[in-house]
Amino acid sequence: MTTVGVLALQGSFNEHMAALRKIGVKGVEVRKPEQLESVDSLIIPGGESTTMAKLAHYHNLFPALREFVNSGKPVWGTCAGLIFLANKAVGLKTGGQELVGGLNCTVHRNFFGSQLQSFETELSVPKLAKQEGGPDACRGVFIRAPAILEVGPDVEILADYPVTSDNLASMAPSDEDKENEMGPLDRVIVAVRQGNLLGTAFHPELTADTRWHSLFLRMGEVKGERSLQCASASNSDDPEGKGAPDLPIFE
Ligand SMILES: NC(=O)CC[C@H](N)C(=O)O
Repeated sequence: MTTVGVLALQGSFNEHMAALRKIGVKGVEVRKPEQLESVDSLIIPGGESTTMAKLAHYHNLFPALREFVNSGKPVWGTCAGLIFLANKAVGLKTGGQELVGGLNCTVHRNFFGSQLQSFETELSVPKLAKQEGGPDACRGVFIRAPAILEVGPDVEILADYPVTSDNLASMAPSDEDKENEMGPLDRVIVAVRQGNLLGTAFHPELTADTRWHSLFLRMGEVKGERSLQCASASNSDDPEGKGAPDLPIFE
């Protein structure tokens, strides 16, 4: 049985552990570099990326995290975790922060503004639905969320989101990264896949929809490791996703 590591320094690692339990998968909290040796894939959760980077540095995790990403094992970054995986991040705190890198994209750390500008929305996710079944949309919980401003040619876009005057209003006037460097954007990217790497700017682990977790597990299956029976079983009694509304859960 596959073992999924969840980086457990800070942020929403408990919620990812709960989502994995729900689909019958063993999650292991990872706090030390050597623990990465015994997991098959890794989730880097949301939280606060600057703080998480300081903790990762303190625990000497960066070299092992980079090695893990380069090994080709699946790694999924949600929100702050997405920032960790990006090759380039803008809108950082003064002094910057260390990144793991590997994902060929530029991320804006707080694109959608402060905690107060957090929001929930329906995202169109036809590629996710095609692979995992269920509806063509998923609930996106954006908490002080980053956004991907541009991606390299090897990156597949799984979801994007329109930039409206509302979310532009949340831009700090001094925020030159969004305006000058990138030019005006009418959409930003909020979910991507590049080979063994998955990145989401929102928090699937805070909803009842387990399809992002099962997609991630499927990425590790290419090597023929695990049957997704338990994951698909959890969706099979509601293949159209018409049952209970997909409200956020905080288990
Ligand atoms: N919910 C989140 O993970 C927020 C991430 C936050 N923007 C950061 O800088 O890390």
